[in-house]
Amino acid sequence: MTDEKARLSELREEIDSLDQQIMKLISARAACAQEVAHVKMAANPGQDVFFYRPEREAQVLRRIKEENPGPLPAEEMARLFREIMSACLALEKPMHIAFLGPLGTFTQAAALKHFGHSVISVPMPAIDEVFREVESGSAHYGVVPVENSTEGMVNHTLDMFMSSPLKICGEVQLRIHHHLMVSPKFKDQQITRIYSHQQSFAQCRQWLDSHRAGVERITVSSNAEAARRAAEEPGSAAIAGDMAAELYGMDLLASRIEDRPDNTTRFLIIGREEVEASGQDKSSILVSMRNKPGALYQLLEPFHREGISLTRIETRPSPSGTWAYVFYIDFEGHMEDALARKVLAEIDDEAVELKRLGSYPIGVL
Ligand SMILES: O=C(O)C(=O)C[C@]1(C(=O)O)C=C[C@@H](O)C=C1
Repeated sequence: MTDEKARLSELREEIDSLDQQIMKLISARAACAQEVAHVKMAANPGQDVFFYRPEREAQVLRRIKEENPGPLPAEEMARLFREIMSACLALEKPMHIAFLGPLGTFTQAAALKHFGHSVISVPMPAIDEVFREVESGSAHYGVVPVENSTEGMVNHTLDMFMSSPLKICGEVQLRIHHHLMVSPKFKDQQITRIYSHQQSFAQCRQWLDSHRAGVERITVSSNAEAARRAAEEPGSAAIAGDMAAELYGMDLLASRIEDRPDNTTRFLIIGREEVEASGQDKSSILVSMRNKPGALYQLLEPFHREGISLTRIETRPSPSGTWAYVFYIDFEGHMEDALARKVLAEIDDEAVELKRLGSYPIGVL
C-alpha cells in the first residue's frame, strides 16, 4: 500500500467512527425532541399545540454560530443544525408551509432556508392566498416576500396585514441571484425572447441592455413560470434562480446577471400565534393617525424618547378611506419589553388604530 493509500484509509476509519458518534447523538437529540412534543401535548390537552417555536430555534442557531469552533464557517454549521432541527420538528409534527408559488420561486427557497427541508412546502398562486391558507388552518405557516433591496417594498404583502388577523412570526433574507437559462434541447437555437417576472427584469436591466439589447422581453407571473415556458419553447430563454433552473433542467447561459451584487429580498413568516422574546427581536405595527399637523412627529417621538430604534417606516394609502394615513413600522426589540409597552400604550392613546403585527426573532441565517 502506498503512503497516500495508508493515510487515507486511516483517516476514513476515523471519519466512519465520527459519523457513527454523530448519528447516535442526532438520534438522541431527535428522541429528546419527541419527548418535548409529549410534554407540550400533555400540558395542553385538547388545544392547539404550537410545536414550532421560532424564538427557541433562533436561540439554538445563534448559539451554534457563536460557539462554532471551525474549520467549517459558522454559517455552514448553522445550516447543518437548521436541517437537524427541521428533521426533529417533523418528528414532533410535520409542518405545512404555504408560500408564494409556483414551485421553484425564490419564496420557496426562502421557506426552505428558514424552516429546513423537512417541511411540506405548498405553493400558492398569490400572496393573499398564502394568507388565506394560513388563516384557515390548512397551512401551519406562510412565507411571503416583503421587500427587495433594489426594488423596494412588496406593497401587496403590507396591505394584507391591514385586514388579516395573522401575526408575523419571523423573517428571512435571501441573496437573489438571477441567471439567464435555456433548455438544453434548444441550446443551439438563436434566442428571440426572454421570459421573466417584472421585478427580475428590473433587477437585471443594465445587464440585459448591454448583453441582450435587441431581444424581446416578455413579463410573466413568476420567474419559475418563465423557466417552465422557456423549457418548452425553442428560441426562448428565461431569467430565474437556481431552484427554477434545477426544477426545469435548464442550462445556464450566464449566471449572476443581477445589476447589484448585494441584491437581497426579505421575506416574512406568517402564522396564527404570537412569538415569545428570543433576546434579539424585532416588532412590526400598523398605525393610522388622524390627519392633523404633527401627527407623524407624535407617532415617532415616543420611540426616540425611549431609545427604541426604528428599522423601517412605510406609508400606505388607507384601503377604506377612513384612515388618513397608515404607517407600517418596524422597530428593534419585543413588544412585551417594558419600554416598548410604554411607547405602544402612548401611541394607542393618540392613534385612530394601532395594530400589533407581531414580534419575532431577527433573522439568524
Ligand atoms: O424546544 C422545543 O420546543 C422543541 O420543540 C425542540 C426543537 C429542537 O429541535 O430543538 C424543535 C422544534 C422547535 O421549533 C424548537 C426546537
